Amino acid sequence: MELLKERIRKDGVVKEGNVLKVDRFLNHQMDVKLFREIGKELKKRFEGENINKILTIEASGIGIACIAAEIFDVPVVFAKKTQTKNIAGDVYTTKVESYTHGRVYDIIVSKEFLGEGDRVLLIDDFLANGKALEGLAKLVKDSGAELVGAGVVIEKGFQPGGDFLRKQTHLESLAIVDSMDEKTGEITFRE
Ligand SMILES: O=P(O)(O)OC[C@H]1O[C@H](OP(=O)(O)OP(=O)(O)O)[C@H](O)[C@@H]1O
Ligand SMILES: O=c1[nH]c(=O)c2nc[nH]c2[nH]1
Repeated sequence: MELLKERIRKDGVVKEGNVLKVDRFLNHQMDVKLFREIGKELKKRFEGENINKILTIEASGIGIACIAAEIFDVPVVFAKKTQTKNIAGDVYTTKVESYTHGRVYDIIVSKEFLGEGDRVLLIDDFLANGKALEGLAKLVKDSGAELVGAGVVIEKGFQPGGDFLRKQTHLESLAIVDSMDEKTGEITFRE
């Protein structure tokens, strides 16, 4: 998606530890107009798939998933990283190692919001090692819902998540970074 790549070139900052900082528009300050274009592009790429639910994971997936959900006209559910008193009853749960927090979370989704008959699209801001999407895919499987695919804003193609996920489901990444150099700031995208 050219508009997105242009924005990454303009506002993305390459940090140490294979981190691409895009918090000027994607996962801290959020450019909702850009999110709308991303949502429309995802809708096109999953046309005809009869998706009836979007699933994401807190925190950074939520903004983009909400805008996409409005365009798909379906509800959006986010997996929580911490158990809270206001989740009543049974939950689906699995472990996910967070890329930027450097710790493992027990992620949870209430059984009330995911189950048989659901055709689920996963959405997230980043795909790196694939742990977040792998965890979400497990919750979908455990619930008896059908995993239709995954839509990702930025995939770091030099990390293993993308190859792993493509073997399991229909993955659409709107910008795939093939390499990035923290010294020069240069970012190369897959064509
Ligand atoms: O493919 P992976 O290696 O799983 O990396 C991608 C995940 O990493 C980030 O979450 P993180 O928990 O780091 O931060 P957040 O709380 O801001 O979402 C991002 O939002 C994705 O969910
Ligand atoms: O802002 C971010 N930049 C990254 O490079 C990344 N990888 C996983 N999650 C990420 N979030």
